[in-house]
Amino acid sequence: MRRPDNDPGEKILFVTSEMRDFIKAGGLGDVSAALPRVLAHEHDVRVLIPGYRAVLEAGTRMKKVGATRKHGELPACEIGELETDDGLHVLVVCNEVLFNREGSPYVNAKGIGWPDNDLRFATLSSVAADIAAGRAGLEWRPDLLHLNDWTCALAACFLHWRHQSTPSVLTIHNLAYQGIFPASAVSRIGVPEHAPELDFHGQVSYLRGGIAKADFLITVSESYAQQIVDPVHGCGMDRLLARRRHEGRLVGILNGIDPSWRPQQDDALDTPFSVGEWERRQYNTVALREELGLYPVPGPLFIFVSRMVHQKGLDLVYEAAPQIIAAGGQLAMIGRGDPLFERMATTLAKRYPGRIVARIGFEEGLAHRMFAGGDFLLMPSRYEPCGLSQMYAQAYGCLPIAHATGGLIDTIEDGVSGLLFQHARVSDLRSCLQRAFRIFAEPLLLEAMRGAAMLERHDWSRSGQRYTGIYRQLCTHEAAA
Ligand SMILES: Nc1ncnc2c1ncn2[C@@H]1O[C@H](COP(=O)(O)OP(=O)(O)O[C@H]2O[C@H](CO)[C@@H](O)[C@H](O)[C@H]2O)[C@@H](O)[C@H]1O
Repeated sequence: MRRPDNDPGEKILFVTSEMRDFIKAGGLGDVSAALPRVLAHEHDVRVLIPGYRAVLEAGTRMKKVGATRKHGELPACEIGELETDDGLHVLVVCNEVLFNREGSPYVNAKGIGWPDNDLRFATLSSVAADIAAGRAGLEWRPDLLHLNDWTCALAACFLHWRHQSTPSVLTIHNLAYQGIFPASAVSRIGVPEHAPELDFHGQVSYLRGGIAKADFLITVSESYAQQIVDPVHGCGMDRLLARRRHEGRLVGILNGIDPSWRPQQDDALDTPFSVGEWERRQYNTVALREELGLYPVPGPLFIFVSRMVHQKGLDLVYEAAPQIIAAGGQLAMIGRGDPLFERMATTLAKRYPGRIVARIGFEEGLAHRMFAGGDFLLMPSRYEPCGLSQMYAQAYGCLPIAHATGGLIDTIEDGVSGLLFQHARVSDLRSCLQRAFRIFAEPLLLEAMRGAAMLERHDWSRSGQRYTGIYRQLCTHEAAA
């Protein structure tokens, strides 16, 4: 990690509930792996993550560096520290009962939220505030907390309730996940009896608490930052968000993608390729068809790589799939999530063997090969705070077909680096599919668009600088206060 020689920069604690190095459920895992590494060029960054089994078993030696006390029903925790191969410091909140269990960070094997999620993520948040207060026995104390999503948003409230002055930034990766629990949770997590900042229609919302109390809010694209102050996309929090935006405390900063997404150098591919090496790219399409058991046909291969949840619009793909097949195309899907959407995908695959395939599961390597071999990525998301899959697809010359919403507007130029449709409804998707088939039939146009997509620069450098600017502003202000 490069830093100025004498100046380690502001000390930033980056708090997250997933990180691709250890465990990933979606886009937050990618961002939590990439952004701290970019920020470490300018700042002294530590990541704070729960000690899930996958973290404890990661094989990296962890040493115990601190501990926190019990708060209400929030249990005492040990703090471990480990260092990734490239030198990033990761602090781990260790508590056997809360975190050392098999499976996803958020849900059990049936896809239902862990029943003690209120305690688990209040504990993560409380430990972050303890570290900020210098009460965790660490030799290191952050100048600023960078929180991500509802799972640690409550840290901003703990700072407020405990009269701590450490500034906090909250990045909202997805406003629809709000950390909502019955009002009775308040007595379990040791917060003041009167905590109006958490109140959400008679229940408590950890995300709402963070939105109300963090010093600065960031969401992951400018278009989404504009959309969420509107009742249609505000998930019931639009008025509070509008107020924070009016105060100048809510901005959009587009996510980037990390340099491991390079088709010229990707261990998951048998045939790496660069812009213009379309024959080499075609080998990837042939190999992907073989790997997935799809017939070798001359038509385009559409892919869908996503969590299978309502947000991502798989039901629109389900409706439009017969049109893809009738026109000579094929469809490959990978994802997991809501059983309803998983069933839609498997039903299609059964109906069109050899033409449609569905993989239910999470396979990072296969996702890379799908971007490298697919012709078009389907992304009919109802809303999309930023979206990473479309940027990965572009980097691999697979053209995204997406609903014009949120970060998809900010990253896809219609007719140049992908295709956009205006409304998340099947008629709009169908028209866009017709455009895709026409483009596929014109190799020169297809190659020009592939080239344009691959040359899009979605790296983290500009966005990282904007985060740095915000950190400096908040830390300077705090130092002057
Ligand atoms: N079964 C599977 N196998 C392999 N890989 C899979 C997979 N299912 C999904 N992925 C991968 O997981 C990631 C998903 O990231 P997205 O940003 O597209 O969505 P997500 O909704 O999780 O993230 C939320 O947070 C991110 C980060 O801020 C925002 O970009 C986004 O809009 C917001 O909804 C991508 O890397 C995708 O390729």
